[in-house]
Amino acid sequence: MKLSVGCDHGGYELKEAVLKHLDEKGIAYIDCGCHGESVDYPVIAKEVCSHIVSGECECGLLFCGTGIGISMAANKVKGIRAACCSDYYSAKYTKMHNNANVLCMGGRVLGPGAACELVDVYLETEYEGGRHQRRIDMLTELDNER
Ligand SMILES: O=C(CO)[C@H](O)[C@H](O)[C@H](O)COP(=O)(O)O
Repeated sequence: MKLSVGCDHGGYELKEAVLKHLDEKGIAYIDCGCHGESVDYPVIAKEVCSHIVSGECECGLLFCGTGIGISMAANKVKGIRAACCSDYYSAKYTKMHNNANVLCMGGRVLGPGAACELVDVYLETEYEGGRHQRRIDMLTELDNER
């Protein structure tokens, strides 16, 4: 499994904490920045999502101040289902039911311990398929109508 990971300045410290956690777990990733400098979150979201759409990475992690702006940007990219989460249940079910391919978190919302737990449950949870696939197909149709 390989992840694509990125942040704006508001999510930089949390991204670094999560990257350390991924290193400890031996999980491969591409770090799309930023590296602490002020950047506009749509630029980073676009790059991370490009790795997922191309198939180079299985899924992505994005961080901004709230997790919201960068999730809005990611969801503008065709094929991306990004979920902004700050609780364990949502991080689990957005994989299980929505098959989210990007998890977004807020560096001004979450501490590193909570964020790493959300990442773990998101990565470890399997998509259930079944009735959920019908709904995801509808999301794809909405994507195609744009
Ligand atoms: O887009 C956001 C709000 O959902 C992010 O939190 C950004 O990181 C934030 O807007 C950046 O704000 P700043 O005042 O430029 O640091």
